[in-house]
Amino acid sequence: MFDIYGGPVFNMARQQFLQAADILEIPNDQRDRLLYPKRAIAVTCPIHRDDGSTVVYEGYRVQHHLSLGPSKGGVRFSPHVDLGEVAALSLWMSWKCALMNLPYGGAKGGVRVDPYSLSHKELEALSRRFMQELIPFVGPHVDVMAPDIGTNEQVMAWFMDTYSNDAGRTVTEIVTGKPVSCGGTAGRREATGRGVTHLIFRASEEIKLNLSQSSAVIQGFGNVGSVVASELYDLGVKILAISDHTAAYHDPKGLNIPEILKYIATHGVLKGYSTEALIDPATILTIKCDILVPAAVERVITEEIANKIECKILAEAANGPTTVEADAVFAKRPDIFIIPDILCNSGGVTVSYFEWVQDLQQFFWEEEEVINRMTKIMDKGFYETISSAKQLKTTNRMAATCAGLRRVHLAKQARGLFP
Ligand SMILES: NC(=O)C1=CN([C@@H]2O[C@H](COP(=O)(O)OP(=O)(O)OC[C@H]3O[C@@H](n4cnc5c(N)ncnc54)[C@H](OP(=O)(O)O)[C@@H]3O)[C@@H](O)[C@H]2O)C=CC1
Ligand SMILES: O=C(O)CCC(=O)C(=O)O
Repeated sequence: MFDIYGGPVFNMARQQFLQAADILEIPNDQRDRLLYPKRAIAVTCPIHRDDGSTVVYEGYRVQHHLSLGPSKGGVRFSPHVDLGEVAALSLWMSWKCALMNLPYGGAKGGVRVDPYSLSHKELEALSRRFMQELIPFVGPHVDVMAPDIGTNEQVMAWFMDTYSNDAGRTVTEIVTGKPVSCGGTAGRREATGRGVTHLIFRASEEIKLNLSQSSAVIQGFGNVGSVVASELYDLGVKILAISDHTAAYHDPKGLNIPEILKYIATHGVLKGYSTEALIDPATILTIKCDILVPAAVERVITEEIANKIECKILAEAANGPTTVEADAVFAKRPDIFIIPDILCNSGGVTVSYFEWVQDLQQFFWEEEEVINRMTKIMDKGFYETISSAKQLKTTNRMAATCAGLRRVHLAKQARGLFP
């Protein structure tokens, strides 16, 4: 059924869903409606390149469900985007929003493009065209986009401006993750990484790990990974290794994160920062450390890598970094405390929710209020997850997925979808 949602990433999200549905004993005839997206929109985005040629990019927006409110989720610009990946990410958004009790269904979008291959002008044209194509299908009470891999505050500002030009008035609440200068909230840019760090702190309390004497390895040094690195560094954690798609560095004495952040600010990528600390990026996830943070892409922790990982806390900042086969290995490794993705990186969408609320009310909060409210919501999700994992005798991932799925199921049931 629904063969259009193919590929390994959707398959993985489907398997996780089925495991959770089994735990919750959801009847078979109710599963397809919970699993398959409400709608998937495919668009073609033609732009004029600077050299005068025309090129057409494929784009997607998948809205998984609208049972709890508008759908919500980021848009990624990446050469690896396909419909199956975007659909899988929309499912994870649904469980994430419901786990955190946010009034949203899940959605995700993507354009199959290498954003580094575009000039600033071309990137603006592509961003505007993608939003233009989606105007009939989105809205502040229908579907609200946000940043993800390869997109940022500037892209969100172009999305908002394009939608607003069509509406004939400024509609800040159409996207989140915008610059503060045009309706963004204080603290959204840092929110995902900040939330990851907060839950690493909570996990360290659970396993009695002294953070100021611990070490970390971080894969991915973008919006999320760089903030986690900087926050952990400030807490006294020794950052042993980092990577992006251009380079990976390892220094057993600890990397100088403030210096690397300055390098990134001028060079954009890690390549060229150091020659002595360079390592093979394929080895980064198996470096012995206390805290391992995958903050890049899906499916990087395979069964083989899971067997070799030597960490105490696995903080899944990325969406879907751990395959189902790797999870089976971790189920037999209680030595590793896993903070599953839908919980670990939920600070981003939580603060996006705050941005949407502020835009709807045109009443803006101080950053301190944003952070306090975010950590309160994340703490609730964290403690609910670990106590329900114990109660259900399952993993933290299954406990978190079950909590999200249960809320979506209950909403659909109450609204009359299921008898
Ligand atoms: N932004 C947000 O608010 C949220 C993001 N997430 C998730 O966090 C993850 C990171 O997103 P974000 O930081 O926003 O994205 P960015 O585009 O800002 O950064 C992605 C980072 O990952 C690196 N990367 C990409 N592929 C690889 C690879 N194969 N090996 C090593 N590094 C790689 C990129 O390197 P390079 O720059 O060289 O391409 C970049 O450093 C994603 O899984 C995303 O879905 C989850 C919740 C919210
Ligand atoms: O901020 C948002 O709305 C969504 C962020 C996102 O894409 C994610 O949590 O994976």
